[in-house]
Amino acid sequence: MTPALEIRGLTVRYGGTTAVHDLDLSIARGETVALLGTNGAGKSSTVNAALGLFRPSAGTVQLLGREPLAAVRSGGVGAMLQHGGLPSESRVGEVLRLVAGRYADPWPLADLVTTTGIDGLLDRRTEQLSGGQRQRVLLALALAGTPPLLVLDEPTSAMDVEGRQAFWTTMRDLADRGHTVVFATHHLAEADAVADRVVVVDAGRVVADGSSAQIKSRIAGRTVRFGCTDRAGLAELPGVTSVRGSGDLVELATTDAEATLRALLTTRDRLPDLEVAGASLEQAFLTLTGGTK
Ligand SMILES: Nc1ncnc2c1ncn2[C@@H]1O[C@H](COP(=O)(O)OP(=O)(O)OP(=O)(O)O)[C@@H](O)[C@H]1O
Repeated sequence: MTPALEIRGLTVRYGGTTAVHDLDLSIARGETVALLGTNGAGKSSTVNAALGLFRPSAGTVQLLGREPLAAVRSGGVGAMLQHGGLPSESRVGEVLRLVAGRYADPWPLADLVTTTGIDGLLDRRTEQLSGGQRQRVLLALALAGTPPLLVLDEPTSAMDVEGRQAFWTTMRDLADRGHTVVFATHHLAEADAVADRVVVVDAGRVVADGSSAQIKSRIAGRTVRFGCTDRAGLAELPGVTSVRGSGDLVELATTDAEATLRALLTTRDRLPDLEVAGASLEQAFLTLTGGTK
């Protein structure tokens, strides 16, 4: 079967700025993939070019084996963009019915409304929606044609915690039903919890691609935390690569937690609140993108 999304050699330039450099990305049908990156990493440029919203400076994109615009027009792709708009002076229900009416196989309206949590909003005028409500309505519009591929650019940025949880439950249900979900996000916890594959983009290039466990394992070390006010000598302990922390809590990044702990125990009587943890996706992300952690 052709991939859901196939990007080859994508380069996006805006005047003198190269936002995406020769990027390759292939996403199989049924995958749930998070595109993770800092502000300006090139996520939106990649997503927008993939959807055929502009012609890239170089490279090719295929969605479901077709040219992007043909795939979008056929109803195969549902998209939720960062600056997606809703027609003004319309009611949510009207817009939804209008869009659903364009598709041969629309998502049954009552189920769509429940799935996206927009019960009670159908009679609301679009300009009266809160940011989070708007995002839910935009999701309902993206899903209206029952698209096999969903492309979402920071879909939960305006949602509260409860809204986010409901949203990701919906996404997991869709993935279970075989839909492909590709989403750009800054929320590492969401990528960790929802995506079965995480693609880290930095300065327009893919710097890591794998399950969140694989990406975390690229940060070979562990973190040793404990309560401590005297940090003298900690940076020289075996295995320690950095010493951080705030207040009375210190956090040592180490490539050899056992050696670090042995040395600590010979020099200190007490290690209150001791914790040893694997790298978080956030640490991996910051390391991969040249962050400071
Ligand atoms: N229309 C534009 N004109 C000029 N430069 C742009 C334009 N859109 C994006 N850029 C630049 O391209 C780079 C990549 O931007 P892009 O929006 O793709 O990143 P992003 O990863 O989606 O960021 P964010 O997380 O902040 O949305 C940035 O340096 C940005 O300033």
